[in-house]
Amino acid sequence: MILTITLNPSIDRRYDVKDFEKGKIFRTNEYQYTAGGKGINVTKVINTFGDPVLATGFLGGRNGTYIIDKLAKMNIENDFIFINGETRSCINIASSDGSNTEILESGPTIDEEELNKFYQLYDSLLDKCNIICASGSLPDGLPVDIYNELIKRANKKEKKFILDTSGKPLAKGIIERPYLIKPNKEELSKLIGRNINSEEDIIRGVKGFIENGIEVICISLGDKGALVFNNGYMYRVDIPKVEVMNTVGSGDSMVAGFAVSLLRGYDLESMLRLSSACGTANAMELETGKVDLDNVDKLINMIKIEKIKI
Ligand SMILES: Nc1ncnc2c1ncn2[C@@H]1O[C@H](COP(=O)(O)OP(=O)(O)O)[C@@H](O)[C@H]1O
Ligand SMILES: O=P(O)(O)OC[C@H]1O[C@](O)(COP(=O)(O)O)[C@@H](O)[C@@H]1O
Repeated sequence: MILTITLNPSIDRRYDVKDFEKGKIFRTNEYQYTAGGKGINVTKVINTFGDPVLATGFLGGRNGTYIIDKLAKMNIENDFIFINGETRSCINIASSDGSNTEILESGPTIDEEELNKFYQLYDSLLDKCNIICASGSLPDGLPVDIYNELIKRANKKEKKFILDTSGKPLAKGIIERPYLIKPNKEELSKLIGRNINSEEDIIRGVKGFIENGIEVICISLGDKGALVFNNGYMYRVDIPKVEVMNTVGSGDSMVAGFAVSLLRGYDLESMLRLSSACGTANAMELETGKVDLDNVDKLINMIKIEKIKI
């Protein structure tokens, strides 16, 4: 079983707007609301593969109930802490030029009692799950090193932990050595406090994390694929060109591919094929956090991987 953690879920509201420009009024009847936030997107993609998944985190208010209803409709098992605050919404304006403009609410405030309840729940869920996957930003009220604490507890029980977050929560989290991290280029740049302009910059940037003992480090590069570091090698993952509909959720879909691969015990190269295919398959869909399994199958065979000793 895979446990996904979404501490700051959201209703993702996508508006399809022709020729979007700032400062103008647009009317559209093409929009979609989905249960989202990074970890919930991961959950939906894992569920599409039919692999066992359980979603946890914090939900509250009418938005929280909306998300629970959506998960129930997809038959997704979940166990969230219900909070006094209201779960956030995130807006994605998808324009006809292929761009995505995102407005991400910061989310509700979690109080100490709610946090303690979550820790208790987490400890009990850990016993049921082999792979733990935590994604996204933190709502107010949570300690900035919460991922650090969650990884420590998972490592004690020898569970593999995937961490996909950014900024301080990522910087703190990696101290406890999650099994796998997946920052994109901007997130890596922020983490190391340096600009990244070349592959060499990326190799130099991840060196410290490799030495620290993080098993798999995936730097995702959007339409340029990914660079992945494991066991003394760098894997350059090249992806095919596709017709892009909406890239929001591609990182989450990639993470879902990693989680499924770890659960199934795939070797590294198969894992990189599946996870990259998931990211690209998501970009081919209008809906955020959705992959078509036929597309994934086709893409898996089109991905090229180069293995380089570092
Ligand atoms: N425009 C795109 N075309 C094809 N595949 C994409 C595109 N954008 C993302 N992907 C796929 O999704 C993966 C993750 O995307 P990326 O944008 O790097 O992550 P994030 O959403 O976390 O910023 C990429 O490595 C790639 O496989
Ligand atoms: O938790 P955060 O970092 O605020 O991000 C939330 C947003 O990230 C997304 O999950 C998309 O993330 P990716 O495009 O990186 O996969 C949206 O669905 C969501 O609204």
